[in-house]
Amino acid sequence: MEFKRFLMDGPVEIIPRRFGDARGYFFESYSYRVFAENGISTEFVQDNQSVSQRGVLRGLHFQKPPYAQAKLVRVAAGRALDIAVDIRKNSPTYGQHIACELDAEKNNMFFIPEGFAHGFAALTDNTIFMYKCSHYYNPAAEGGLLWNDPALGINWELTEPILSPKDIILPKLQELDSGF
Ligand SMILES: Cc1cn([C@H]2C[C@H](O)[C@@H](COP(=O)(O)OP(=O)(O)O[C@H]3O[C@H](C)C(=O)[C@H](O)[C@H]3O)O2)c(=O)[nH]c1=O
Repeated sequence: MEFKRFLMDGPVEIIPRRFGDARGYFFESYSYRVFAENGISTEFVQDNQSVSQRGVLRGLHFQKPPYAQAKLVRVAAGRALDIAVDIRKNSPTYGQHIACELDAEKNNMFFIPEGFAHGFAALTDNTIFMYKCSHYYNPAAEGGLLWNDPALGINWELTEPILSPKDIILPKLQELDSGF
């Protein structure tokens, strides 16, 4: 596995080693030991999966402390543009984002630490999005950030995304009270 860190204590792209043969291929999608040896000792407690058609945008979401979630995300089918926004008030990169294109053909993964709002745009139909979370779902602790807040400057590669009613009315960065 190759680990590419974007920021100190920030998101990390992980590219697993793939073993191909005449039948197809195999790769380890997660190993606590290998991740801990590479500085990610997060313990995950919940796995999620969503399926989206091309043009769906889910996010930007987070859970407030003490229910904050670190996430390890990947796509099992399709491609997605994944975005992590730094919402740690005292961070020198507050409000900045890291983008990572997830591709089921590359099997790449993206680790998003606590303190980052997370979202993705599905770039293909039948994008199967799978992710591990470090805290259980707690709807009372849910927070969000408006996907197209000009202050974030995110290029989602989509013109008219398909959003949930909840995501359309999320606050802008200047209104955010994230708790981080
Ligand atoms: C997140 C979650 C949701 N749900 C239920 C609640 C709703 O009835 C339904 C759909 O939830 P929601 O519209 O919040 O799903 P997404 O918009 O895909 O939300 C996710 O999108 C972005 C990409 C994230 O990073 C978060 O993990 C998560 O917020 O699933 C659960 O039962 N458990 C859960 O952990």
